[in-house]
Amino acid sequence: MSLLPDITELIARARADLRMGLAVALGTEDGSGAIALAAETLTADRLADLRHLPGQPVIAITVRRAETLKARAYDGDVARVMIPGDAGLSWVQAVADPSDDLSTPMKGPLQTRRDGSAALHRLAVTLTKSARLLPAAVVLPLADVHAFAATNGLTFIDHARAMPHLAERSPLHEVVAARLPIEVSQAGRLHVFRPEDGGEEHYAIEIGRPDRRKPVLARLHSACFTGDVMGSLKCDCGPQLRGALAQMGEEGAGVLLYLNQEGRGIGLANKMRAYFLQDQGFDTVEANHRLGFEDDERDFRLGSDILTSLGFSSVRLLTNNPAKIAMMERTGIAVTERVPLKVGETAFNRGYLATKAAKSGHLL
Ligand SMILES: Nc1nc2c(ncn2[C@@H]2O[C@H](COP(=O)(O)OP(=O)(O)OP(=O)(O)O)[C@@H](O)[C@H]2O)c(=O)[nH]1
Ligand SMILES: [Zn+2]
Repeated sequence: MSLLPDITELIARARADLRMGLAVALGTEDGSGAIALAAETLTADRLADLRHLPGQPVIAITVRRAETLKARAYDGDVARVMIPGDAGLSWVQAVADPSDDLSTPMKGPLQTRRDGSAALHRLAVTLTKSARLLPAAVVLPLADVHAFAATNGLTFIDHARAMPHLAERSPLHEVVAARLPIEVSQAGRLHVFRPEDGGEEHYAIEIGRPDRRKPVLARLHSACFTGDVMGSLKCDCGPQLRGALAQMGEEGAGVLLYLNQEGRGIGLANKMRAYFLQDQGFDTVEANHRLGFEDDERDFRLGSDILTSLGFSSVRLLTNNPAKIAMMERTGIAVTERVPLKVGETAFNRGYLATKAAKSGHLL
């Protein structure tokens, strides 16, 4: 029946549930099931409720976080850490959140599980990541998870249907476009794109009327609230944004994609957690790893989707990031030229720029 939510809609609902601190129910085809709660939004009451159910809850974390905690990961990209019987909410949160790693290190060694399947744990961690929360979930196996979900009004996510879906990007559709005169050009036009999965909208600003038959001067800009809006000196995003628009204004044509992938795809709250770690001496990449994220969680395929839907097939790309060029080429957008964008070096972002060059292969 068409009024029933499909897997896309159920996942969107699960993301919202996890962000609010609700449990979601997870199940596999072979009948095994579990309930999962995001470690970040877990409350003491809900942890106590979990303990009244049969079974042993674990906290599922990424292998990145496990490395920092020196916990053995037997499940590839995730690890299942056993929660001791006397552990309270602060113990669970300390496994998930690295803020206090240095001041109050975890008393180890942490015990991790190696028996059974980690499939539902992986699904739970993936869901917390896609909800832009810390990538960690408390997972409790349950025998009749369907019935439990129905009785307790929980969203049910089927593993086999969800996993391929979470790996794919959602189709984007243009919602609206309208004229937007801006400082660098009166001939600006803003397009808004919305994904089908209830996720973030992304924008494209077109300057002038670029010829679709020729390579267009283009920039894929990832949202940076701190740099773009607040004028942060810790990164180079603000000057890059304004520099790219200025160049498009001078040339009279261009397209800037503003992708809402704040903090390289980890969200603003997690980026601020990374900044807190950077103030303790870790660089950008180390901070992401300690939080449990990869160096860069963005999906640049979004950029080629938007360019294609606007009718562009080749670009002169304003970037220093070779990953953006490689992804454009792989997804059918020809990069005829890389236009360097070196602006905005400050005393505060020198280390950040050096780490980009040393660890992320950025071109100078
Ligand atoms: N996680 C994390 N994200 C950061 C940090 N500093 C800046 N960012 C984010 O990094 C992204 C920078 O994106 P872009 O402007 O596309 O830059 P880039 O990938 O370095 O590539 P080019 O600028 O094209 O060379 C933005 O989403 C920022 O919010 C940080 O210390 N940690
Ligand atoms: Zn920035």
